[in-house]
Amino acid sequence: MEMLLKSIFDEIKPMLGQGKVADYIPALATVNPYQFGIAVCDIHGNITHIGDANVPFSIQSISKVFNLVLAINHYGESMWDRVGCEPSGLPFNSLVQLEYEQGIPRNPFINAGALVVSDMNESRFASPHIGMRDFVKRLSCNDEIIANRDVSDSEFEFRARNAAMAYLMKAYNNFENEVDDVLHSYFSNCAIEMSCVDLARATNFLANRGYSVCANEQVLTPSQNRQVNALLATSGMYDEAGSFAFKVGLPGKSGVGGGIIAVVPGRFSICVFSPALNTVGNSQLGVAALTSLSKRISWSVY
Ligand SMILES: NC(=O)CC[C@H](N)C(=O)O
Repeated sequence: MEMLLKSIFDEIKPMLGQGKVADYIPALATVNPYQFGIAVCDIHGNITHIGDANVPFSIQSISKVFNLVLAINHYGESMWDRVGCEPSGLPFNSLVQLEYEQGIPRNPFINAGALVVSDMNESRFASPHIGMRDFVKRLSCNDEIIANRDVSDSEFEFRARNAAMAYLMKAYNNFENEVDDVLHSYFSNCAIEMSCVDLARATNFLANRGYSVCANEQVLTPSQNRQVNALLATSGMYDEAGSFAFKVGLPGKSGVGGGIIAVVPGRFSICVFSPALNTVGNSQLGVAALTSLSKRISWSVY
């Protein structure tokens, strides 16, 4: 595995500088784009990593996975009345489908869907962002994880688009709490900072039938775990989900902080990080690294 990661690192290094760091969140615009790391965690919890794999970065939309798991734990099947499980084929922050489909977002990984899921967690947790932080600390065996206040404040200041989605859903009776309260929790979750090593550990349950070795905890039942992996495979990469399935063939989730997690069911969880993004908002080098990884060893689930 070490040799494999090293040869991917050598292949990707010359591409550093391609893509563009997310600048619609001002606090993320200053991140150094010349960073690249990979961590792979096997189902016994052993980690192999290379490059900037211990550098904490903004997990952004990868938080939607943990957010969803917390909601599934509290609501079970009933949550699917309020959010769908179809790919959207549209950008993560698109509003257009939401009105056509009467305020029921297509899936929990587009922003509208994650906001409904955050609304559910807002109704169940006294302090949802603390519940979330405790959860990722347990799953990654790292007590030092924090949320970056500058990033969440910056996102709250420029919240208009996410607020518009939430209000539209409120108009359709699919939003229970105050919009600004839910946005605070949602942005605080997106602003959590974790490294590739932390995220490979924290998402390892997805590769291990819902069981987290680190936390020594059954996080999801095996059948719920299969459902989450199916959603990741169909919707985790937004409007690049199809070509990611085609090129990489693994359930995956990206964030505009430049991280991507991917799951090799029954074997490994992977996290790659490189902050410069392609045009759909996924890490340019992250997708390239996972494509190369999957090409070299046939990890595709298809
Ligand atoms: N794709 C992402 O990572 C987007 C998350 C970001 N916090 C937003 O709401 O716009």
